[in-house]
Amino acid sequence: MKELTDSSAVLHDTAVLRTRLSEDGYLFFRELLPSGVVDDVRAQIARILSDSNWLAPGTSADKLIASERAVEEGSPGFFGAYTAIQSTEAFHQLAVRPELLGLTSRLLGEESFAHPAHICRIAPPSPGASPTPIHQDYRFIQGCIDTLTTWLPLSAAPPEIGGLRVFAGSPRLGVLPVRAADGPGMMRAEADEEHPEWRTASYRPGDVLLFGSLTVHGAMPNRTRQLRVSADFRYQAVSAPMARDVLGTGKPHYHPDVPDFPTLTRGWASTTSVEIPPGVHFVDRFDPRLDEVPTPASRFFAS
Ligand SMILES: O=C(O)CCC(=O)C(=O)O
Ligand SMILES: [Fe+2]
Repeated sequence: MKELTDSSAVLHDTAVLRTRLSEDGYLFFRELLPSGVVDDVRAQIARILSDSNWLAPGTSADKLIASERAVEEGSPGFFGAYTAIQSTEAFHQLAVRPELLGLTSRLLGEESFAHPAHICRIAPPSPGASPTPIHQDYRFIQGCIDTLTTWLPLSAAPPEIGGLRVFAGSPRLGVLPVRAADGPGMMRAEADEEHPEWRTASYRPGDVLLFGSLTVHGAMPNRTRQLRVSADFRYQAVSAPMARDVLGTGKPHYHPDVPDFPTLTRGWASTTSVEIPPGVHFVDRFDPRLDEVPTPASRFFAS
């Protein structure tokens, strides 16, 4: 598979970044975040995984070798460990790092904020667990088309551990039809899995992959014995609409299997990392499996 293009050298050139994002559908930055900050979050998550017996007995927390108890997200046995991860303040603070808010604000051309549903992925080895099928985030996130996703490896992710791959140029395909599939999200976009423009990298903590809501992407199978740990966050302009959740707005990922923020944030120093700024307006959700979803106009992608 082709390599992702590293845009670190043009990090401060917003015009070049916008052009790359519209043409390729993604931006990749090596070491955008201090690796020490990411390592600290991983250490806190590793502690939770160890205390939940998700790590093989006798292996070090660094290696994250999976035990039999490590399960795919959403399965029975998942929510104890995941709730503890979701109550980890340092994990949520990653999402509102100035490097990420600054980058997304520059790209959007106005102030951005992070959706509070910050996602942590703990991907067990395949074939026991299925990798995230290829998809476009727009069907899941909705609201406005110009929502940007960042994907961050929290542990080293060489291709064999099944990190993210993106289909460069795919935003020009518009909102694609979907079929039911196994793995996180449970639906697969109708796109060419073998296209030569699929790209990935051997990721390291501190690296950041950013993409648009129409960019087709998915995870690769985890062919190691280790857990793959990563984070994904969503950013939008304060002036743009956000999709209302069925049970309210700005809830945690997997709420209500994961308790709401008043419980998760007990004892935190600050809850601003999980708050939606005042003035954001909300729109209803559509059924994400609908065949015909019109492609709204984007400030980045002409369709
Ligand atoms: O990490 C994964 O397996 C899926 C991530 C993803 O789909 C995303 O970041 O939008
Ligand atoms: Fe996604």
